[in-house]
Amino acid sequence: VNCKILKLFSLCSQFDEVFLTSRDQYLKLLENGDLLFQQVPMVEIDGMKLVQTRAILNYIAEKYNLHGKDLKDRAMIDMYSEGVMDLNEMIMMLIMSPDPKAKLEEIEKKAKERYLPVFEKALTGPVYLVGGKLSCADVYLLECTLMLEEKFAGILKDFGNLKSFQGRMLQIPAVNRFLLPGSKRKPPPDHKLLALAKEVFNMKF
Ligand SMILES: N[C@@H](CCC(=O)N[C@@H](CS)C(=O)NCC(=O)O)C(=O)O
Repeated sequence: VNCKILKLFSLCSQFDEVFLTSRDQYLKLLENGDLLFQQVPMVEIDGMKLVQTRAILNYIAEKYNLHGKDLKDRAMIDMYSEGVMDLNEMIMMLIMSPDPKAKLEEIEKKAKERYLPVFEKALTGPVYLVGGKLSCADVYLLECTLMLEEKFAGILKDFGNLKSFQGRMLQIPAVNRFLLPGSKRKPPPDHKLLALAKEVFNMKF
């Protein structure tokens, strides 16, 4: 989820990232009243402290004209975005699964049979998913294809339009910079990160 915000931001403007590494840091944010629902991510922008991932993403997308030219384009962009996010979330949550192998198989099947065919079809001809121009849905989709390839090498081999789309997106200079080693892009969550999150948020599971 966070990665999406980072990617969208990277595309749009310069930003500084603060990554929580201790419970004290989190408690300080709470003390300052910075977190509306006592949760992160939080983005400081235009004099606001925005929380709730989708609210943050929508604000950035609107601000930088990545949310379609009219209401109908926006509805399509939102549908594609939500589909991508459902798939992304499954991958992100893999680390919490009691049976990661079975979960991985389920994700691969759903990706190949439910999600990727939709995007493959949408990209037959058009360069971008909606309205002939770059939108936030394209950015989320690119990220999703990269995450999928990290887990399932060669998964795009039967999805030629998606592979070409990925190639085109990677040529956008800001996207390209974001994917270079040493950028703000995060590796997939691992058990170390999970342990840190439990400590920072005092989670019991
Ligand atoms: N609906 C929120 C969920 C955010 C969320 O669950 N944040 C977690 C960290 S990833 C958190 O702050 N947990 C602390 C808590 O809930 O006490 C969003 O989309 O931003």
